Amino acid sequence: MKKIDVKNIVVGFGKGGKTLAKFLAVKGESVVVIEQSPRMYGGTCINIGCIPSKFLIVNGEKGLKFTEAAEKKAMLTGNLNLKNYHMIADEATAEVIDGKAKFVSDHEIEVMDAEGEVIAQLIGERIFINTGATPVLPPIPGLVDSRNVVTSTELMDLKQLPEHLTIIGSGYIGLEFASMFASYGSKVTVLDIFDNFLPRDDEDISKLVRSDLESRGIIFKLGVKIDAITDNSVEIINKEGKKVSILSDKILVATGRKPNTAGLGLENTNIQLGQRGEIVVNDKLETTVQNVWALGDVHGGLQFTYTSLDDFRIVSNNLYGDGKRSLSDRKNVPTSVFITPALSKVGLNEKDAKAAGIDYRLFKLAATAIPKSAVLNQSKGLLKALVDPETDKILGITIYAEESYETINLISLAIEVGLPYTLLRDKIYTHPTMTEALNDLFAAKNEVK
Ligand SMILES: Cc1cc2nc3c(=O)[nH]c(=O)nc-3n(C[C@H](O)[C@H](O)[C@H](O)COP(=O)(O)OP(=O)(O)OC[C@H]3O[C@@H](n4cnc5c(N)ncnc54)[C@H](O)[C@@H]3O)c2cc1C
Ligand SMILES: NC(=O)c1ccc[n+]([C@@H]2O[C@H](COP(=O)([O-])OP(=O)(O)OC[C@H]3O[C@@H](n4cnc5c(N)ncnc54)[C@H](O)[C@@H]3O)[C@@H](O)[C@H]2O)c1
Repeated sequence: MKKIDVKNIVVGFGKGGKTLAKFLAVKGESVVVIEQSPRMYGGTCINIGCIPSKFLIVNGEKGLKFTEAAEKKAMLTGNLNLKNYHMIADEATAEVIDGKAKFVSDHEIEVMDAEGEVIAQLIGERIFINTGATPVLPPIPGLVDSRNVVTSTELMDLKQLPEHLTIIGSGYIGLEFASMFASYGSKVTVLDIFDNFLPRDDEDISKLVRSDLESRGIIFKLGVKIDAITDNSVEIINKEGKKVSILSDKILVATGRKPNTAGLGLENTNIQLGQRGEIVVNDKLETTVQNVWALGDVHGGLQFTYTSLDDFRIVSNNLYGDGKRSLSDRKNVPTSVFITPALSKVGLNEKDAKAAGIDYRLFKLAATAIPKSAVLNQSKGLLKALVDPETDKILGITIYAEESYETINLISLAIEVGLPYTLLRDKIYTHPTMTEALNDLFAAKNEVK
């Protein structure tokens, strides 16, 4: 058995951890990355998350057959996985160890193989926990026994397109997969315990998103109780109290993802956990044990690849930079739900501003007014921006339109540096692009008084 004394241990090959491992190895420091599954070199995003799901979404819209797209997706993730492995393993001072890590004390870790046999013992001067999140499986009778219940990981690995796909959960994964599988031709039904669709969005936006998804054949049954699941159906009690059976050949559970700390042996350490099993960290991502940090989904904040990457920036800045970065200076994080068209947001919407009693000017533009919408053959959508009446600075924007996942990054920057909306209104943009909609959105005629 290997016994290793090392300066840096990264537990989990996620976004923040792998970027940090590379950074430390390039500095010539010894680094060991422990990853429980060779399929996961490079973490969730490239293997089972963002990249494969967006590849399938884009190719579904292009009209590719599901089986063909799934094959190409497997090739893409295989290549990325290998590239990520070599990015770390080829560094002279770095090593990747295959196996499941378990803490035995604050700075000691055992690595077990698939049979539970201990294959390595490590002592790390610094330890970085980057074990991600796992799907929450709600306690619905029959859910764990049904042969057709899947998570997003298994659904993307299917060889055959499901005819009737039922999705439990109308959050990020639920909506993106509903949109994706509707494009490939599945009959999709989305269920949620809450009646309130896209509860954090303004009502005009959420109504529009829902009716656009419905116009593509997606059925929503919201505010329902899921009574039981069998191999080929989901039994619900609808809002009227009636029992309804939904025929399903695959059932996707998309009811959230929880910090992945089970089995990590944290009970053998002084690393504190919060109520949802998340690792408690301070503003600099330090855990309650000195020289042990947590990065990414596992510390219970926002669950995005780009926030995990920003966790790397915080940790590396505090180790080797000016020490000024922290979680609390992370503001105006943009988000995109990759439905068709995409729903992107940064800063405040009307709902947030009203709740906080913040005064605002409102600008609104239908996506159909944007010339590029016609070029893309996708005129659905709505843009809404809030501006501070005193300073002219942008308070926030919601863009439900094609390519909003690109435009939103520009607005995020504008908010960050405090640009007045007039600058975006009067700027020269290339044509025809979705970004040039900002010329129109902020025009006086589009202010809602
Ligand atoms: C279907 C889907 C689509 C998504 N789409 C997007 C998107 O479009 N954009 C976006 O920004 N985010 C998206 N996300 C979320 C994003 O993937 C995650 O927030 C991000 O990957 C989390 O990265 P991380 O650094 O926390 O760790 P992860 O990348 O999750 O890596 C954790 C690693 O730790 C390993 N591990 C766990 N326990 C152990 C252990 N005990 N020992 C050894 N190894 C261990 C795991 O195998 C895994 O490889 C999506 C997620 C899913 C599931
Ligand atoms: N485009 C992106 O950036 C992207 C894409 C996919 C996933 N993600 C990340 O992954 C995370 C997890 O995604 P998710 O969709 O699983 O979670 P989510 O939190 O976005 O949505 C979960 C949904 O499940 C519903 N729900 C919970 N329990 C239920 C039950 N028992 N029965 C019916 N419905 C129930 C909730 O009301 C909610 O609508 C997201 O929060 C996001 O951070 C991001």
